[in-house]
Amino acid sequence: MRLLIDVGNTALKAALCQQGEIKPCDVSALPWRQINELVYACVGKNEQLNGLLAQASAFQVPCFEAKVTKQLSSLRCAYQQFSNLGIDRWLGLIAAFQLWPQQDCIVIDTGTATTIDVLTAQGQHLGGWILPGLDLMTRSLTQNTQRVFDDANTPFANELGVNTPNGLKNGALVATLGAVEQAKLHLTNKKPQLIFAGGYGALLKAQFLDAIYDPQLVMKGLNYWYELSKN
Ligand SMILES: CC(C)(COP(=O)(O)O)[C@@H](O)C(=O)NCCC(=O)O
Ligand SMILES: [K+]
Repeated sequence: MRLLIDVGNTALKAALCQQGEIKPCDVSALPWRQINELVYACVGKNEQLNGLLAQASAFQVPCFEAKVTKQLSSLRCAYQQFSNLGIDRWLGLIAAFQLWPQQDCIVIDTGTATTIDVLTAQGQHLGGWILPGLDLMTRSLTQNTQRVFDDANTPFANELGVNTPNGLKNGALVATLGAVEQAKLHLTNKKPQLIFAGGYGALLKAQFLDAIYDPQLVMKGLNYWYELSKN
């Protein structure tokens, strides 16, 4: 059994992979005796991760950290300084490349930040953007203005705002949707596969026809990274 760990800036996510099946798991009750290896990706410092790595060594479980490379199989990174690309973005690209081969894809991962990455059918990462996540956008305004306030019960909607919480939340949503539309302009194919992941992935996916929401996208990418890198 393989333990997969994805450490973002907000949350540590864990999953167990067995016969190719990836299932989210709770790190407080891990079946260490059945775990053969621990594969992890880390964009932020995380004490919890250090604890897990210590437990892994106590159980003699080998640990492997995913890193961005210039190329992996025929997937090529857009960044000259490829090590500066967020590993979660690279893993999302690896998953898209493996799951939607020979297709133009746009990968949108909505976590602390929202990242948007454009991938051609030939496996060339064209680059992308980093936006504040939806909560970061709304919090940055409520915390830095006198009169803009939020309301936890107000949903994000793709509509004009007719009160302050509407204007705030819908503004964050449409700004993010607009960035996805802009990303499409960088592909000749006008119907790329849109793939959403992360905290607000389902909400964003619902705004587009034929889009995919895969909450395990980064975990799948982490697993593919290990499979492709170990050979
Ligand atoms: C943009 C990110 C913080 C997103 O991470 P997350 O929202 O998952 O915490 C992460 O991809 C990152 O640290 N990127 C490094 C800069 C770059 O990708 O160019
Ligand atoms: K993330």
